[in-house]
Order: sequence, then structure tokens, then C-alpha cells
Amino acid sequence: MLKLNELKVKRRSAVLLSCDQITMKAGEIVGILGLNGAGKTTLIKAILNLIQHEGSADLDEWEVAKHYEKVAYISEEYSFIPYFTPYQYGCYLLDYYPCFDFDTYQQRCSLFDLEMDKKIERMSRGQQLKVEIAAGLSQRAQLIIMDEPFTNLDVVSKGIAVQMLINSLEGNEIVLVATHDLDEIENVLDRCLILDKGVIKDDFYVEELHAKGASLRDYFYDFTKQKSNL
Ligand SMILES: Nc1ncnc2c1ncn2[C@@H]1O[C@H](COP(=O)(O)OP(=O)(O)OP(=O)(O)O)[C@@H](O)[C@H]1O
Repeated sequence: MLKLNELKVKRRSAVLLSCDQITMKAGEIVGILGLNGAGKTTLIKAILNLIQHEGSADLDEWEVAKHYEKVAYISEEYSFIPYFTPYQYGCYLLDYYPCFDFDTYQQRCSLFDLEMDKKIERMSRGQQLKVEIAAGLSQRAQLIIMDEPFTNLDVVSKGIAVQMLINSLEGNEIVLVATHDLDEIENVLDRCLILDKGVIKDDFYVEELHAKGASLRDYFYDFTKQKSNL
């Protein structure tokens, strides 16, 4: 279980994030959605203790920040070592993460058509993101946090990445995905947190939305309309 306890991020006089207590159950895939500047990355960085914040994020009663070996963080703020090749990066992760599945990582790199012996710094941004996705999803982490994991991927690779995410799950992981790629992720998400100006404005199960005959795109259209009072 992931429990967020009153997370708050302040910068000078501005409050960038202010969350009440939220709990996510093992096995839930949760979308963190919101318009540009809504606070998605701020929320993720507060959970990961990458920025100064109040409150805490606990994974099964343990602070997330004290158990990075249980957490995979996939974002465009890459964690690979640029002068490594994907092969060398995999060896490094194998040393660091006790459960890292090197064989599956290699298969995933191959699915993405990545060259295992090319320096990551010489790859395109999309290819670098693929290395991050292949690596993060091979960590066998309990908590997988993805910040805009599909944005720089081509249309074919987005589909491969979504399928890779689904295939990588054993069922008990908690997955948080911040994304604007609603169509790609809609059928993968169990639950959505809707952020606006650093506050969670809505929290619902996608099933409930679908039961009303609506899609995430419809939801956001209405949400934006209400915001701008059109
Ligand atoms: N270091 C900082 N200092 C001051 N304000 C910041 C800082 N980082 C982010 N912000 C502000 O916090 C708010 C939330 O930013 P954040 O990056 O979390 O949004 P986001 O929902 O991830 O947006 P996007 O969809 O555009 O990536 C924005 O208004 C942004 O300007």
C-alpha cells in the first residue's frame, strides 16, 4: 500500500502542491492527470523525496525515500549513465537492484530495436527514453513511477511501451503514471487522480467513468470547459 500523508510543496510564498491523505492499494495502476503546470511532476518528486516538501510518502509503512531499491522511476530526467552502453547500464543496475531481471531487460531493449553496444549519450531522446523504460520495467519494483513516459516516443513505440508496462506487472505493484497521452493509457489505468493548481480535484476509478459512457478525453473536455467557464 502507498500512503501519501499531507504532502505539501512550497516555494517562497507559493504553494505548488497541497495534498490530503491518499492511499493506493497494491495492484493499482493510477494515472496522475492534469493540464500543464497542474503539479504532476511536483507530486511525483515529493513522493520520491527529490524536492523539499512537507508530509511523507510511505510504501507499506516504510518511507519511499528509504527504499529506492523497491522503486522504479522512469522519466525524461534520465537516470542512466550517459557514457554507458545499454549493456553496461544493465550490468550496473544488476549490481544495484537485487531483483533486476537482466535477460528481460535485454529482450525489452531488443523489442525497442536498441543497440546494446552503442553509448546511450549518442542515442536520440526517444531511444534514451526507451532505455529508461526497458530498465525501469525490468527492476521488479514494488512501486513504479512514470513521468511522461510516452511523450517522446513515436506512435509504434508508444504501443510497445504500453504493452511492455502491462507485461511487466506481476499484479501487486503500484504504478503511478503522469501523462497527457490519455488515449494510450486509458484502458490500462484503474484509477485517476486529477490535479489542478497543485490540488487533487478528483479521484475516481476509470470503470466508473466508462460505466457512464464517457472517456478520459470527454472528462478532460468537460474539466477544461468548467475551468474556463465556456
Ligand atoms: N523550482 C520551482 N520553483 C518555482 N515554481 C516551480 C518550480 N518547479 C515547478 N514550479 C511550478 O509548479 C507548478 C507545477 O509544475 P509541475 O512541473 O509539477 O507541473 P506538471 O503538471 O508536471 O506540468 P506539465 O504537464 O507541463 O509537465 C507550475 O506552476 C510550475 O511553474
